[in-house]
Amino acid sequence: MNLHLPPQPPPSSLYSSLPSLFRITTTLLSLFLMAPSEQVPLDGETASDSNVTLDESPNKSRVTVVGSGNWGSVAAKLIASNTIKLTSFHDEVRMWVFEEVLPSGEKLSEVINKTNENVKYLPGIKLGKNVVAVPDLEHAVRDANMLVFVTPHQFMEGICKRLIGKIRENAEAISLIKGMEVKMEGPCMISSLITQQLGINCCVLMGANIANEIAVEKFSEATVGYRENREIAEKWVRLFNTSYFMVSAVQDVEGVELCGTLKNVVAIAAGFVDGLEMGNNTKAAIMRIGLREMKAFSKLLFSSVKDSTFFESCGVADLITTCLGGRNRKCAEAFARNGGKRSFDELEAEILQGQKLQGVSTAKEVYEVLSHRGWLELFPLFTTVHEICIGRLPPTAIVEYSQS
Ligand SMILES: NC(=O)c1ccc[n+]([C@@H]2O[C@H](COP(=O)([O-])OP(=O)(O)OC[C@H]3O[C@@H](n4cnc5c(N)ncnc54)[C@H](O)[C@@H]3O)[C@@H](O)[C@H]2O)c1
Ligand SMILES: O=P(O)(O)OC[C@H](O)CO
Repeated sequence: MNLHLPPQPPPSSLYSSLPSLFRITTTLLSLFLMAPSEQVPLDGETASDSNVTLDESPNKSRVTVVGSGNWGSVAAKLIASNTIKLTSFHDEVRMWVFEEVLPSGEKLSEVINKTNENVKYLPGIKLGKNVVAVPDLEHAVRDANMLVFVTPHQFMEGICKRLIGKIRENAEAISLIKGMEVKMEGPCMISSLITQQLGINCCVLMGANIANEIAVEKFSEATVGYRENREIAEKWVRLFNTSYFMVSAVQDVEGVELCGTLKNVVAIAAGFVDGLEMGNNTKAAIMRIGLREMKAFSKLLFSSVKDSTFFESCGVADLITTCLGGRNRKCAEAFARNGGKRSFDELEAEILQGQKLQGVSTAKEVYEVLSHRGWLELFPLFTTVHEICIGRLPPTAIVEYSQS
């Protein structure tokens, strides 16, 4: 296979010499894994401070989480565990809930506020008593000057339209959403959609972050991507960072967001390989080729994207975790096991019970960009994933293309 892609950088000796996770503390990990230029100081105010503040000073930041799915609920839990400890934030975290009626006849937002659990999208996990579920979007964002967007990407255009003129002028945003939109003028990342529609700055947070694992406080890392304002990035790091969720910041918003977005397409390919029972070597090959395509596609869209971003949590680490344990992988495995005879929509509804896949629609969006720009042949993996998803090719094509 000839991909005509740029040459790869040499492997980093830093990574090959890392001690085992099990032998070092998370503090040491931060020293080993982050280049000094990427470390974000916490200005003496860290989430390990034990003072619980109830002060309602107007100078404090108010946080609203827009979204309450699987990751949205975990994000609210993480943030709430910090706002209650850090003096620069109001304790309360509002979480916008796309309202639905549960089989019991109760409203989801009311059950969340009664039980402190998102019984549908994150059952069994207490969110923190300072998380308040709010079904009215306008009311949820009204007083916030820090907005955390975390919904499936396909709903964001509609949400942004509803928020025009409803948010505070000085608000800052961060997107945890892995996906993109394709418009007439070309691809539009979700952080750009937020900035364009709402007129506010938007950072991103991506990483190897399977929500259910972070919910039970298993150690993981994440990457904040920012454009220019490092102080804002530091504030987001303070808001998210905990002893089990280690966040660093890089000045490469497009690179970080494209990593999070494109890995979902590779995860679909990895799921096909699993469904066909092709084994670990094949899956590793798919991941390697996928990473190359992620990097090449990102750099063709934005020449500013940095090589080093692919070695952060948002890059290779997210690719690995999602190809091993993510929802995209799981549904694609079922699709291939059924020989492509059951649709992704059907499998998503059955397997995910209301949670949403991002990889299938992202594969379509990427394909649109590739075909519009005449790049299809440069990206055989991305192209083949979409053609399998829409039934134009059988699942076995995922390896056949690479042997031709
Ligand atoms: N779940 C994870 O492990 C994880 C981890 C990292 C990043 N992400 C990313 O975070 C984003 C959100 O994922 P999630 O896991 O929180 O969501 P999810 O997959 O659990 O999606 C369900 C959410 O979508 C909402 N919803 C359904 N229909 C809607 C509509 N018409 N309008 C608005 N909302 C609607 C539901 O109420 C629910 O809150 C995605 O881009 C995903 O890729 C997810
Ligand atoms: O479950 P997935 O496939 O949506 O992936 C979840 C996260 O993005 C992993 O970091």
